[in-house]
Amino acid sequence: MRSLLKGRSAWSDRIEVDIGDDAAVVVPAPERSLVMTCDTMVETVHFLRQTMSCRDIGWKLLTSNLSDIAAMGGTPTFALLSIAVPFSWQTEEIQEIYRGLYQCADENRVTLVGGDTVSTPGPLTLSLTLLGEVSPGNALRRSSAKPGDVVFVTGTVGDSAAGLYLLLHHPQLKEDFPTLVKAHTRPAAQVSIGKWLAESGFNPACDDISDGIAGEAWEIAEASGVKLVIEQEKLPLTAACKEVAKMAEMDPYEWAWFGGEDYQLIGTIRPDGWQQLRQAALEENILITAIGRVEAGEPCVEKETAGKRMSLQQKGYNHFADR
Ligand SMILES: Nc1ncnc2c1ncn2[C@@H]1O[C@H](COP(=O)(O)OP(=O)(O)OP(=O)(O)O)[C@@H](O)[C@H]1O
Ligand SMILES: Cc1ncc(C[n+]2csc(CCOP(=O)(O)O)c2C)c(N)n1
Ligand SMILES: [Mg+2]
Ligand SMILES: [Mg+2]
Ligand SMILES: [Mg+2]
Repeated sequence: MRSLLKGRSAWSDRIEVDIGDDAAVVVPAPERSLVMTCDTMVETVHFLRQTMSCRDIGWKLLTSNLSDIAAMGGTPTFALLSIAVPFSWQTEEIQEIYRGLYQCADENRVTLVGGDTVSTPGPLTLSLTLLGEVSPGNALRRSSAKPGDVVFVTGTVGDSAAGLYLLLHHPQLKEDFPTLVKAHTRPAAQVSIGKWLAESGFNPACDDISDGIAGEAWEIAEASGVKLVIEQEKLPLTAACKEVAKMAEMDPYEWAWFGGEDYQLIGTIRPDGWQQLRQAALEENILITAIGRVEAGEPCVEKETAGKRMSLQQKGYNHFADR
């Protein structure tokens, strides 16, 4: 299994000691702050064999971490992968997970510098630690939202939950909705928009959407001590998501608000900053949508629909909901 790690292209010339010793050693970039994050994927919780291929698992594990670096405005650099493998998984399957991970790493100029490999009587468990860097003082926080800010979201929301629904309940329709399946199995993190936000000078607030836009909006509201008002009709939903929701007799907005795993960014920025952000996203061909505004008041999130305002449920994906 360890032979998988040999002969990889390094995206950095700052690696002093590579994979193979007791730990990796890298030279810190001068005048840069270090960003550090860790996210885990567990078979049955985050994927089933029927929902994700081995390559998808590796790809999505790195994306979920890249998304947190993006939400901080960082540039990803080095990764460490810890993997606990049950005996029911074949070496070739683990190799495929690495292939997916390396594909995503190469697209994002990330170098795997180490990790750990163990056996387990439990389900396949993968935990990735990702490092990144940002200009000192420029990291994006959840606590920077101010009254008068525009609330924005990148990309579309709800597609991953719609894709998961298809994979679980109507796998025979996979080919009919490739964008939804891809949103669930091969999501891409919004690293370049995160970097733009951090260097913009506007001190925007930012969070990435792993547990659902409702939960992340609440996190910004509470961290910043402000009220976020989001217009439901402005949420960017795809026609494919709406079509599958109709078939499932589901409300597509439920998937958008509470589904999660979109790995888009939600943030807030001053109105003049919003104009510049919109232009920057347009130039990079990235969809970005203004979905609401920040008001002074008790920390909360309100949803506005057909001109009526109501409190938005503070819920998202919760690993311990049944405890
Ligand atoms: N077990 C833990 N020990 C120490 N810090 C933790 C632990 N779990 C989470 N954190 C820290 O808490 C903060 C929020 O983590 P959390 O995992 O909730 O956010 P996230 O990664 O954005 O969301 P998600 O895990 O749903 O993708 C981060 O700073 C994270 O490093
Ligand atoms: C088989 C299967 N069932 C359910 C889900 C949905 N799901 C699992 S974890 C999670 C939140 C993000 O994870 P985390 O909070 O750990 O970052 C979501 C929305 C799935 N992907 N696969
Ligand atoms: Mg996390
Ligand atoms: Mg996050
Ligand atoms: Mg979560």
